[in-house]
Parts: sequence; structure tokens; C-alpha cells
Amino acid sequence: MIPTLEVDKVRITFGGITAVDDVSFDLSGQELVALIGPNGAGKTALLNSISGIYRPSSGEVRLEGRSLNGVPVHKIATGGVGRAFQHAELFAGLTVVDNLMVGRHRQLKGSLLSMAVRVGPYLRREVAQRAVVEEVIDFFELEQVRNRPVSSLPFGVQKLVGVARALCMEPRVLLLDEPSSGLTRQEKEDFARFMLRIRHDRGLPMLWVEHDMQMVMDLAERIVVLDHGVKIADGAPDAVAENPAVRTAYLGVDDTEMTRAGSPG
Ligand SMILES: Nc1ncnc2c1ncn2[C@@H]1O[C@H](COP(=O)(O)OP(=O)(O)OP(=O)(O)O)[C@@H](O)[C@H]1O
Repeated sequence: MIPTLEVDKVRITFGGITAVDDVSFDLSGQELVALIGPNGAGKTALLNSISGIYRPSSGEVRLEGRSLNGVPVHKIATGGVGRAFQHAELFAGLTVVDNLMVGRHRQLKGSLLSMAVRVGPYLRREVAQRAVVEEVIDFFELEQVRNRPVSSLPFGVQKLVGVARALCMEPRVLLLDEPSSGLTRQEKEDFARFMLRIRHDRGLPMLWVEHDMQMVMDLAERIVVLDHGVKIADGAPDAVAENPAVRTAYLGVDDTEMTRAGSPG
């Protein structure tokens, strides 16, 4: 079976710096895979290479067996790689529902004239797009805030809207870039609940960059660890937490962070 997402010997360089060094791994089924590593390890650079923002200097990313090398960013986004950004990156002045429709309209091909007068096939397609958006609003329990401008919502809800927008594109794989940063513990717990629901109800594989080790150890099925651009571990949470190379990589940060929350450190 072909994996949904394959990262195959990807290398990313900036001038003389190698940010990601021949990293390979893949995602399939409905795996929830955390991508962790100390600051500057190359996590964001790797996510950017999967979504086409950076181009690998060598290696390849494949979605369901098809190479994404050279595919424009917007085609990668509409073609199956959904991404929720660290700072949500929504249209702050637009309502929740309009932000979600923006995501859908990228999928909607209509002539300018038919869009302007909303006739014919464009109208039929718009009805179908709206059905997708309504379903996502239901899924994320955003009904109460659907007509509120995004800027008026708590940060935790904005983050959910960012994930909701990614899901409106009906992705084959979902990339989450530090979704918990800036959230309170309660907001993190709410967010975690939705991550589990996405996995359960949508059956989507997710690649999740995260610094909160308690969340990672509680939720991830697999953990990929980068350090200085190199993959140093890839496996089940307990095995990764015991891995000496991982403990050494984190030593300078906080050795106890790798210990499951609540257990003696
Ligand atoms: N656009 C860029 N130009 C030059 N160097 C970059 C660029 N983006 C990232 N880097 C460098 O690549 C390396 C990896 O950075 P990256 O942001 O991917 O790490 P990270 O693991 O996401 O870190 P953090 O956890 O702090 O977000 C760092 O040395 C960084 O300075």
C-alpha cells in the first residue's frame, strides 16, 4: 500500500546552512504523528517543504505516490495537503463562515461573470461548497460564533477556525504547526479533543509540530524527532522518550520535559 505522505531524503539548505538533512519518514491511515525537536531543529522548514513554501534542495515529498516537486503552493493546498498555521493566519476582519468559504472558493472554478451574477453551474457549485462548510462548522461546534469576526474570538477558538479552514479544503493529510502555542491549559484540552475527533471521524493522517511534551506523550501514536536537521528517532512515544539520543538532544532544554506528565522524573 502506498503511504499517504512520503518524505523521502529531503534536504533543505539556506545558503551554507543545512536546516533539514536527508530526512525520510511516511504517514498512512489515520496516524497522528508528532514532529518534535529543540528550537532550530528544522521542524517548520520541513513542514514548509511539504506544503511547497520551501523547495527541497534534494529529495522528494510525495502525496499518495505523486511527487510534489515543482507543484505550485496553491495546487498543493487544493490538491490534498491541508495546513493549520501557528498563528492561525485568518482574515481577522471576516466572519468565521466567510473565512471558511474563502478556503472553499479556492476549490471553486467559475468565470468572473458567473461569479458576479451567481448563475448556472457556479451557483450549483456554491451550494455544494456551502454544504461542506456547514458540515465543518457543525464538526467544530462553531455555530454560535459563525457570524462573528474572527478578531473578536478568543485565541483558542481562532486556532480551531484555522484547522476548520484547512478541513474545508478536504485534505488527504493535515499539517498542524504548533497548534497549542499561546493556548491556556483548558484551551489545549479542548484542542486535543478535536484532534482526536478528526482522527476518529475523518480518518486523516496528521503531522503535528508541537513543543508541549505532555500533549505529545498523551496524544501522539508516533513521534519523529529532529535535531540539527537530522532525524534522530522515529517510533512509539515510550520508546522515543527512553531514546538516549533524544534525551541528549533535549538535555540542554529540559531533561524532565521528555518524561510523561505525572510520572516521577
Ligand atoms: N528562511 C530561512 N532563511 C535562513 N535560514 C532559515 C530560514 N528558515 C529557517 N532557517 C534556519 O533553519 C534552521 C531550522 O529552522 P526551523 O525554523 O525549521 O526550526 P524549528 O525546529 O521549527 O524551530 P522552532 O522550534 O524554534 O520553531 C535554523 O537554523 C533556522 O535559522
